[in-house]
Amino acid sequence: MNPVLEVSGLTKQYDGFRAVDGLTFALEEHTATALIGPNGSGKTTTLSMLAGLLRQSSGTIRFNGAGNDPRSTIGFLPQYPNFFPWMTAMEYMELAAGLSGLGSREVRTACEKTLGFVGLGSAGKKRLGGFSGGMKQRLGLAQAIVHRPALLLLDEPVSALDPAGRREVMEMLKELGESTTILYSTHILNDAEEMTDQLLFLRNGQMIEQGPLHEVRKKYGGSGYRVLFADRKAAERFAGAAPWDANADGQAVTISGESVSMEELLRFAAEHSQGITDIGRASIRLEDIFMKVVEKP
Ligand SMILES: Nc1ncnc2c1ncn2[C@@H]1O[C@H](COP(=O)(O)OP(=O)(O)OP(=O)(O)O)[C@@H](O)[C@H]1O
Repeated sequence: MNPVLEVSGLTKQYDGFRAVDGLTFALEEHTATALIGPNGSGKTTTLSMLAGLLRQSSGTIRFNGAGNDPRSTIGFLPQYPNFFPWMTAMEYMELAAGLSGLGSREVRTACEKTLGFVGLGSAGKKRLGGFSGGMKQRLGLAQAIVHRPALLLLDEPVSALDPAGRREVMEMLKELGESTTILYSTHILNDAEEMTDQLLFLRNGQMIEQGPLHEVRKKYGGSGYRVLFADRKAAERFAGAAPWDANADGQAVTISGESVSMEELLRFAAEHSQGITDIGRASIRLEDIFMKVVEKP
């Protein structure tokens, strides 16, 4: 266990209203954590406090390994990054790199490399006023990672992107995640599913669920298998003959992973193979967990 960030009792109080209420969590090195919750649950407020843009009302934030200036340790992408339209992408990157503490000798190379990494290698001389929403989002990510921070805080990094752009940025984040600790907020749960080690669920500023994704999954539905059939009748026949808990739903049969091993399932399936088109593991989707958690009393 090697936490990069430790947060305890983090609270933000506005007049008579707690936007963030007593959050306690830690981020382990080189893990990706998704900060999830309905609109207004306190995600942006939390990230802004961690990034040092907003002062907490109470609670502590500890960056391990950070020197006097955490800006060299943290990279931050705000939900709505602002850009000067008259600047070129390279000028903007150089400004960001300087503010993050990169030495003047490394700035140019780091900026070129990072623009290339986010797919803006040929846009360095272009003015930001002409950038599309997707290009701005990539540039926002580029400024957050130019100094290779140990901790990356991202507020909705993919919500402004089209599906192809989302996939590309998610792939970039996966690559960065090998050497960086990432905390990101998102409403795009299908994408989050692929690159999340830990989940933090907020509702009304409070943490209502947290833990490793596989544990939260287990708690809210576990995992199992899904067998697909050519038609509904074949699915019903299979479910009826199965010696364990098997539920037929249309052309699919779901089986709890706790009642049977994959080996046993395959043996049974070989003997009852009529109409089977596919067999695979199935686990509860993050979107379903989200609905269960936010509706919790
Ligand atoms: N400066 C402020 N003064 C008073 N209330 C505020 C202030 N900033 C945010 N809030 C309130 O704090 C709550 C949390 O807002 P926050 O933006 O952190 O939520 P969020 O989870 O990021 O929402 P979204 O998913 O819509 O981006 C909201 O009810 C918001 O109205």
